[in-house]
Amino acid sequence: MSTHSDVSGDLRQDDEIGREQEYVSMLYDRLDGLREQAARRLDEELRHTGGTQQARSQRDATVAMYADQVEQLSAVEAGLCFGRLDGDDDAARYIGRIGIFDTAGDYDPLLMDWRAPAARPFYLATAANPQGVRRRRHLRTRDRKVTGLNDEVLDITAASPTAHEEVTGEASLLAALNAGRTGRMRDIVETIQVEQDRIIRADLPGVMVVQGGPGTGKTAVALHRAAYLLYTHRQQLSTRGVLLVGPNATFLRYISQVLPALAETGVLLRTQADLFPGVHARRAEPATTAALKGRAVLTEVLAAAVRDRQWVPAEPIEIELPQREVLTLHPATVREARDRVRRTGRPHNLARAQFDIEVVHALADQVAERIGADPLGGDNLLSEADRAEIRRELREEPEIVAALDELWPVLTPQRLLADLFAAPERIATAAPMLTDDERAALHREPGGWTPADVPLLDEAAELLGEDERAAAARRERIRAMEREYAEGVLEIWRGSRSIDVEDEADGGEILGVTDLIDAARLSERQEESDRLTTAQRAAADRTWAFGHVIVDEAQELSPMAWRLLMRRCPSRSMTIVGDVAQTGALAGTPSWAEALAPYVADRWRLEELTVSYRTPAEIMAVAADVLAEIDPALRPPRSVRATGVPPWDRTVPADRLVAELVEASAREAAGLADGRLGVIVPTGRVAELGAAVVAALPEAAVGEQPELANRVVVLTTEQAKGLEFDSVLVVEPERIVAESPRGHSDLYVALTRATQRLGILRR
Ligand SMILES: Nc1ncnc2c1ncn2[C@@H]1O[C@H](COP(=O)(O)OP(=O)(O)OP(=O)(O)O)[C@@H](O)[C@H]1O
Repeated sequence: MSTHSDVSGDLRQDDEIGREQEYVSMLYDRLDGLREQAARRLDEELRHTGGTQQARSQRDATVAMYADQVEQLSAVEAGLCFGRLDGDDDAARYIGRIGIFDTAGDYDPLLMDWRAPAARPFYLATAANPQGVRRRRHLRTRDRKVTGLNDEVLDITAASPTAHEEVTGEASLLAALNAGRTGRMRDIVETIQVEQDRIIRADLPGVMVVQGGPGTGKTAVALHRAAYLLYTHRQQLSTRGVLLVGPNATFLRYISQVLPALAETGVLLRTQADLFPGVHARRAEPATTAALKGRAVLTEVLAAAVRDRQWVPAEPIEIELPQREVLTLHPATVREARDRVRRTGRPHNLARAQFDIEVVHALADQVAERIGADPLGGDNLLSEADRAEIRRELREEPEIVAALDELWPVLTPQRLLADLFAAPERIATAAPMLTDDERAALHREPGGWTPADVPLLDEAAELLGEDERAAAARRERIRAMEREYAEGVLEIWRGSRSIDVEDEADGGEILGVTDLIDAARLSERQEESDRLTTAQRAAADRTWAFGHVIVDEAQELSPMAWRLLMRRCPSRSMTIVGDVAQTGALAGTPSWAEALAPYVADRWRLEELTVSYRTPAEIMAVAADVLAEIDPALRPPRSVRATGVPPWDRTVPADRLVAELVEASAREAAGLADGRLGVIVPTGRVAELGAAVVAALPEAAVGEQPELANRVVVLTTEQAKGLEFDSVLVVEPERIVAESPRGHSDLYVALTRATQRLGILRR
């Protein structure tokens, strides 16, 4: 067991803090120096214009590099250095968010990046296995000031089996867990636990599933793993990129600050709704329809819908050409052409050219027969060259092109899907395997896309193939992002001016960079050299293959969504985190083996997280009863702490519910020092109850994407997925259960969102 000795005596503690302050101040001086250097170089590079294409291209790469550096060096300001290891040899190593080296001397590490192998004992060393560490010290800082420290002396003689043997840095861990929430997730880099570290640093290849109950740190681990992989496999991943998929936009906002604070900006964060470039899927639909669209059978429906667009007319088609010549296209000719083209196995749009050739060939034969017929009854008089010329001319006839467009139209995925859903007869032809009710559910008028449509659009894009129009649309998206990117670089440049280049501009004599180049011109320069970050390029490209894909709340993904994600990750280097007991989506995953079997058979490994850091024991005991309803064999995670505050549970008359809720919300909010209150309500009542709470507490937020920084947030279970609050009120739990076939899982999610207090209000 490690002995947790707060340094004995205030004086000694002050001395120690004073000494650490000197070191930490030195580190901040170095950080300032590095940032000033990067800002100056960025400024210099942006001032250069002209030169050869190659010189410009090189310069753009350098601009991007310095802009990144300025951003990263600014992001690690808070908590730059948080730990120190003293070895058996008495050498001290400081651990922090980035590595800083003594460039003036022997290049010794002054601060070790937490991801470096030599920093690992900070997370793993225990009294039983001290790994050459004599003392582990956690440093607390605020605004560059050292405000406190906790020491653990790793002394094997004091080792004994206790309940908290597996917890490292206990005092710092508990301080982090008991701190008020802010509405934005914080990183856990100072207190990563042993079972989490093993997952964060696992090898890059292969599919790893991280299963863990609520609050076990799955999201935190996924984000730190992204940062670790980018550090350890920088070369490989900086060209292919890392994608992190989360359940909804509110959740992505909640986690958005974690990676930047770890000096990593290159991870693309996306929801399923945003995984088809150019489509923002915000339309709503019933959960049952979304579930239907998530079923694997939709691959067959879409394939049939594409085949249905390869049309064979029932009657011959007469094509009247301008010279009054009439050609007849017989159904048998079209059928033959279609079947031959289908046998090539090419995607629909890419096969169109072949179809044109086949049909035009047949029509050209008709023309040739007519004009080349030998009046004396001999062989046709036209040469092969004459026939080729006829074919060339026919291919350009607008009437023929129009007929071909009808028989084998080039389609975008959006067109295919919109036409299919808008026409019951098309649905009937494409989906004979569905029931009448299911077919009726698919029918809808065009106008926007739902998140469940996105994997279908992706599937359709595969079946159709990318033609020139799709490529042009992609180029346009990239151009738009390039302009955005250039804005970003100039923004960083503006921010960096306060650091070092202010004095140069004194007196207004010297032109600023923005006098020389604006975002449009910078983006033109970028365009020439195709300079965009990997994440940005990947975001614009549906066919991008990522180097690693991380999926959070992965239990919510439907089979169709898995297909989409697997296409984005042909290397199958993936981290999949989730909890099958929390599955809320009707097409979600009740079993990892089932979800993954079609792609990797049983070649995936399972890691489990067993300790809940969020949910105190008193609240977990209440949630455990609900978990047993989901599956009596399931066990909740072990809570790392108890608060001594039991959850309250009150039943009120139906007509008093709103008033009681408002009162309880006000009371709980008033009891928060600086934290957040989450009010989780049934989906069917969120508008009404949200309005009542907002009317009484103007600081409350409610809506499609409620602002989590507000002190009070009213939301549904679906919205609360992955989030947490200091205090949580769960309203009408029975109704939450009744609202969905996965209602118990929803209630389990709702009950496990609190870090401190839980109240339940029933009627
Ligand atoms: N090692 C740690 N040190 C400090 N805080 C931690 C640690 N591990 C987890 N936490 C905190 O516990 C809380 C829960 O973590 P997280 O949201 O990652 O859990 P989860 O497993 O994804 O939960 P859920 O399944 O309920 O969404 C967060 O506030 C996180 O910062």
